[in-house]
Amino acid sequence: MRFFSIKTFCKMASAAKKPKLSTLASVNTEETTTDLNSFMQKIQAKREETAESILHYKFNRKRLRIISQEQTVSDNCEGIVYWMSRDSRVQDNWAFLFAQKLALKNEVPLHVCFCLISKYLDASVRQFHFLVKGLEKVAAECKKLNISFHLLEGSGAEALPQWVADHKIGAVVCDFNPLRVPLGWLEGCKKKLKKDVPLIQVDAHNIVPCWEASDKQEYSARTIRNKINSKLSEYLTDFPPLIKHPFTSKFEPEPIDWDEAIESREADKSVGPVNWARPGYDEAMKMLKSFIEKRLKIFSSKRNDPTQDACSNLSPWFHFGQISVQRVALCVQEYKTKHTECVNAFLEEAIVRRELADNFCFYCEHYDSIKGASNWAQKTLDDHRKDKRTHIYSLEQLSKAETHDELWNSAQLQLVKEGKMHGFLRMYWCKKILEWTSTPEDALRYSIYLNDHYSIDGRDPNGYVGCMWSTCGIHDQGWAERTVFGKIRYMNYDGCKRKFNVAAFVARYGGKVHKYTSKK
Ligand SMILES: Cc1cc2nc3c(=O)[nH]c(=O)nc-3n(C[C@H](O)[C@H](O)[C@H](O)COP(=O)(O)OP(=O)(O)OC[C@H]3O[C@@H](n4cnc5c(N)ncnc54)[C@H](O)[C@@H]3O)c2cc1C
Repeated sequence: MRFFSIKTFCKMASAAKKPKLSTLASVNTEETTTDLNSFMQKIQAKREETAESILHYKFNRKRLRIISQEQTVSDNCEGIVYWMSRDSRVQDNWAFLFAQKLALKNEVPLHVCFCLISKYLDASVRQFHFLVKGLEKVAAECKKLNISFHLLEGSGAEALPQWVADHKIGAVVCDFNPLRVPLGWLEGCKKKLKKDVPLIQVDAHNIVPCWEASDKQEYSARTIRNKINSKLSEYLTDFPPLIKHPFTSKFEPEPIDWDEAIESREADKSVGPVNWARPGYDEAMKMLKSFIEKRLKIFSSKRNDPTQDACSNLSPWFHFGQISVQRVALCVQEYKTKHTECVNAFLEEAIVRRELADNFCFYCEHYDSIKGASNWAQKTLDDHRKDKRTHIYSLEQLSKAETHDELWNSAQLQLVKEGKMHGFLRMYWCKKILEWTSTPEDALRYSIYLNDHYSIDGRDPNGYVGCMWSTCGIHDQGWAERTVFGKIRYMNYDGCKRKFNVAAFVARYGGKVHKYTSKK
């Protein structure tokens, strides 16, 4: 593989010619940009209709949980900080809004801190680029709103407590992430923060806060659906605006070199940014607008066909919280009368399925391990542990798309080149990894690695649940027993041929049939 600097990548990404075929890279949001501003202005008007500011809005306190012992903000504090992590956006962010509410009430400046770590799981430069360039836009927007943005080096547990003490901050408001590493930062921050500083977590990612949707690990979409849908009238509400903050910070934030912030990460530079998905709220809005105008109407009938352009393609921005799913749901549901089936199908995916994934990761500590599977699934995989595999591939062979199956290889190439694989093929791709590796443990490890390393939306509860669903039947039921899979649901090439034009997909991504050589 060739190695490029970030700057070269950015240039390459913007200079790349658009292919004629409807690949992800050709998802065209350009033609809608002329009236993008009016689309965004209408949304801002709705916020302003909802309330003048968060101070004039009854914040639903079920969206938050107080992590610290301390519950009150000290009278002589000099600011409030929003510790931004999973939700890197300014508007439509309940955590940011709650932080502003505290700052307005206490008549103090409002700050945002993002704590950037040098390495995160299997993330490559592709994901750090998307994150950091998105943050650059957040910082610019904050500046306009008289809110200081600080980029701290190190995790929230390492960098934040001292910064809070140094600047006499009265409260830390953070967003919510059910995954192990960010929960560790939260725990570390709680331990190191001064005892008189409240630490408050707000679920700014889910529409129904994860702890309100259910107090236990749910069995499947069937068991959580009604719990979520019955609470939407309470939580699927409009947002008030985050306003220009009236209290100015007494100190300036440290200047930030954004390119250097990307360059200095310990991340694979050979996996760089992609052309079709550019970071930031404005880019997310373009994608949303193009979805509503062009793709929503075919979402229910065509979303499982990888040769069609029917999906929202919003998952990169959802993952980094650069757009709020709640905002997207509000916009999409305006089309309920016109495209009822499509709107319902989209809300099922974006709300029920997505929030089910957060539920799983929040309540199951083994969310990325076979140990997290149900007993029946663990038993059936064990019963078939010694079954003869027709092919066994190494991680390297999989990574390079060198299997005997040109459809699988094409899906892998889509992932590597475009940073996102079509949702239907993600299932096929992952199930074949189970079929073609020595153990279910290897299969799960490889699929999570590949998904986390190449996919912009990887390292997400949806990704862990997707891999667990495919490999060990999470949120699924037992099926007719067969070799290797046992009772885990099986998928095959012929099934794909019945669903869509496999040859067209293969032609598009150029996956070749590779001669099988076992490299166990
Ligand atoms: C093996 C495997 C790995 C996956 N890895 C990821 C991942 O890393 N990140 C990720 O966001 N999704 C992942 N998914 C779930 C799903 O495939 C993607 O969310 C979807 O393809 C994203 O494309 P989109 O935004 O165009 O989705 P759309 O079809 O437009 O759906 C809108 C949104 O609904 C949510 N959604 C859709 N399908 C699912 C689902 N099955 N489970 C949970 N939420 C869903 C997503 O937030 C998505 O952005 C994975 C699924 C599998 C089977």
